[in-house]
Amino acid sequence: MEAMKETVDQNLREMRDTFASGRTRSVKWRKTQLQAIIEMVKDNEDKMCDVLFQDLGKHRTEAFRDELGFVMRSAETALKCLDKWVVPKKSNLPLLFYPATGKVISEPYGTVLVLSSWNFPISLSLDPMIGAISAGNTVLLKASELSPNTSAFLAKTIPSYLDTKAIKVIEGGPDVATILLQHQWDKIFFTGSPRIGKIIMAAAANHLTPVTLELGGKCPTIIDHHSVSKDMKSVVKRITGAKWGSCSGQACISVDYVLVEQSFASSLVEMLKPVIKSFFGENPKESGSLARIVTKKHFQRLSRLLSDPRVQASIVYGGSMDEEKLYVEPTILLDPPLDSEIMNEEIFGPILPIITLRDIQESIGFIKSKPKPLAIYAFTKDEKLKTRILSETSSGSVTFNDVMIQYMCDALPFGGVGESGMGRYHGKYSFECFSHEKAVMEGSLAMDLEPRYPPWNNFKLTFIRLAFREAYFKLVLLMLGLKK
Ligand SMILES: NC(=O)c1ccc[n+]([C@@H]2O[C@H](COP(=O)([O-])OP(=O)(O)OC[C@H]3O[C@@H](n4cnc5c(N)ncnc54)[C@H](O)[C@@H]3O)[C@@H](O)[C@H]2O)c1
Repeated sequence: MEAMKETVDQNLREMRDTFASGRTRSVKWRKTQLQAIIEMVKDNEDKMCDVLFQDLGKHRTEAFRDELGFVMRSAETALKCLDKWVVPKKSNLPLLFYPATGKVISEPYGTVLVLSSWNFPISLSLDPMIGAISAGNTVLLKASELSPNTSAFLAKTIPSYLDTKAIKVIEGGPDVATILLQHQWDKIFFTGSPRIGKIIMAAAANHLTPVTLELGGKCPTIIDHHSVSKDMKSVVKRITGAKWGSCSGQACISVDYVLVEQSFASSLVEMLKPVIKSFFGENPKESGSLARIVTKKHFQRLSRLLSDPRVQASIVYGGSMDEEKLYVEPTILLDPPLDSEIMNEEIFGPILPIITLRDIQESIGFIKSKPKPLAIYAFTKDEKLKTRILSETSSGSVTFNDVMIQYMCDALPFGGVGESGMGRYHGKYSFECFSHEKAVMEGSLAMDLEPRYPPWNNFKLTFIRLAFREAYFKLVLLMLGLKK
């Protein structure tokens, strides 16, 4: 670990020197790096798909949709929009400040630390990097040790494409992260669990470093079957795709559980079964389209969640497991006990609890009784229910009549609130996430207003009162001695 400390010190020194040289502030440098990320993904598509398969058993198509394609689009958007993003924003100052002018300049924070998680190890590593580079920072990435092939690939390949004095990759687990966190950074961007998020924030507090925490939690999905009965085929396909078709449910924005009215629950189960089969075949273990559980430890965690006899009794579909193959069958639970672990911990796996309510309106109270989720999904055409969801609950995002798609839409900010995180990124929000918005005011020495200065008197007090209200006419009268 002494050697690692020395490596981190040396990397940081080099990154700080590079930032101080001003190189990373140039738009040309930023564009070159963004273009290099696109080239890197294009040149290495096969290798990236291979490491994602080795680490997570992801099908090539899923890997391209959720990681490679996503990253290339993100870099292309940044390339296309960067000239616009970097332009200082002119502020229209009130007449009161005349003839001063104002603007807001986006300046890079400096040296940024990115810590990413294993479930989308390419996109969750490169997408924050794209934001940090767009904003003109130097970046150090530490990907997750739980996706070791991808982490090694990134550590080996990034230096062949990007500016090695400004962009660094270090491999390692919590011990390396701990060393990194002992140093002072200008910004920390973390993707991971709320538990580790607290450690990150505590370490950042030592240096008053700003943090973005992209955390997880349990994302509820409301199905208001009354209003979407005609579209139920699409509803069921979307839920199946989200729960099992993206890293086997090991996704922060996956459907964690579904809320439905009691009368509809068994129909929903019957509708889910054939869709699961149509996606993953009669024997999903042999399906090439179902990612596997990342590690034995995570497999055992899911196994423990299912081992509660009360949870076992709630299984209405699936439930089989194979530790050797790190396989958990797509599984549906009907009304597992609300005090069970599976209903209080983020599931992060291919298990879908369906929770029944007497009336779908009760879903609002149910969600409000839990920590603020990263996403709320609601299949409904009932405008009143939509309004209640938006006004009575809090979450990172709300998506009506779809699932997970909000993540792909870089016109919308992505991030959590409360236990699901803080800060946001994607598209121009990524640029903002890694920029300090510096206020710049250009004053004028051409005139001076005496009421700004002591000695104080009633005239000056009246002047200040009127100035705060921007009561210009009265101010003129006061100055002319026509108002007391
Ligand atoms: N909001 C999002 O965009 C998003 C995306 C993916 C995953 N997640 C969340 O991430 C979690 C799963 O990912 P994970 O298992 O990789 O999370 P994690 O919190 O265990 O690890 C995340 C990162 O933190 C590092 N780390 C682990 N222990 C540490 C310690 N003691 N000190 C400092 N750093 C440490 C890891 O090496 C890794 O790089 C889930 O909660 C999921 O919802 C959120």
